[in-house]
Amino acid sequence: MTLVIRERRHKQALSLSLPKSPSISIPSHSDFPHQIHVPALLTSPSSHVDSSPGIIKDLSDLEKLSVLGHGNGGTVYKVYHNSSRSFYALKVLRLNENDLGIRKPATLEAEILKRVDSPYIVRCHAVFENGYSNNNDGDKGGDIRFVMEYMEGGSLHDVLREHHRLPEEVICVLARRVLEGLGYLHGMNIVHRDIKPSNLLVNEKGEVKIADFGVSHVVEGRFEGNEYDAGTCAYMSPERIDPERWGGENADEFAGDVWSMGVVMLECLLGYFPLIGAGQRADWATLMCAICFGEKLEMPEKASPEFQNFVRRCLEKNWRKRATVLELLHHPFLTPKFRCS
Ligand SMILES: Nc1ncnc2c1ncn2[C@@H]1O[C@H](COP(=O)(O)OP(=O)(O)OP(=O)(O)O)[C@@H](O)[C@H]1O
Repeated sequence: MTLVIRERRHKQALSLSLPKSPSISIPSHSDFPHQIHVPALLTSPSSHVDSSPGIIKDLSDLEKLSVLGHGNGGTVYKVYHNSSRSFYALKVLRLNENDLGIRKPATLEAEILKRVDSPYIVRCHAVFENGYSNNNDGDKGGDIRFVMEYMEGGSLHDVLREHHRLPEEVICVLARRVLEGLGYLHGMNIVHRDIKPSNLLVNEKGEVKIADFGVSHVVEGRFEGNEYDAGTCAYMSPERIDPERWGGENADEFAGDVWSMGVVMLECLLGYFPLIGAGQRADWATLMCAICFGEKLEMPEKASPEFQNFVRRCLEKNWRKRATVLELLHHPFLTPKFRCS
């Protein structure tokens, strides 16, 4: 069953048209021979994406179909909800009484997900927490389960693996959606802290949404200096990696999300992680040097001046000089020239 589903997921590709809201569209650009396809929704005629909130009352109503992916401390399943005849993604995070590193973020992730409601954020329909219980080995364990909007196209990481790199016209749409999502989150004092390709998911319409609030937090005061180990260090800003040198103690945490987004956008154009040389080992020391001390930003010669400036404004090492989300939303890169508005 799982194999059949996976096969269909890859074979039934749907060419993306340009819907009213910004989404990944297909430019007919000779430089970029690959069209971007997003796997179609499994075509049971009656299947649809549920739009009514609070419809999932019980986990036993969900039928597990396949594994969509694994993350830090958990697994994401594709599930089917019989009564609404809809597909969802079920994220199961293991909780262990001894594992404070998982429990605290998982609970916080649930709190954040309950608060957010935006077309630019992957929607959470329900959260179920199973308390600790003794198993046969005497260990205590439990889990927390998030019933999420199912994003048929997988993650931007999957898209990049398949298409290698994306044209500016597509990156522009992507950037606008991520910025709208960040603007919404920051407006609620939520900083994501882990913007990276595997946390940007694509639906069947080609719309990109922000997911995974596992290391996010609500800003209540100043930067909490001992938290710079949360998130994926490759996409972390200099002030999070080396707060002493880059003024991290007083940093505006929202600026860290802008940095991460800039890294992702450049990666989309180049087709590989942009801050270290191709083939270079991405260990902590190499990344740290590249992020905190690297002087030269590899920019493709063919990149438009608008794109180059956009990325440079995101990847400004000094967070005080870095562009804000608002500034970037008005940046010339996000203009009709790129079919972005
Ligand atoms: N709502 C969803 N719809 C479809 N696929 C999803 C959904 N959520 C997650 N996935 C898939 O499951 C994978 C694992 O997601 P998860 O959020 O657990 O971890 P991650 O972001 O990949 O890694 P990490 O936990 O290290 O940040 C994702 O990369 C994606 O491919």
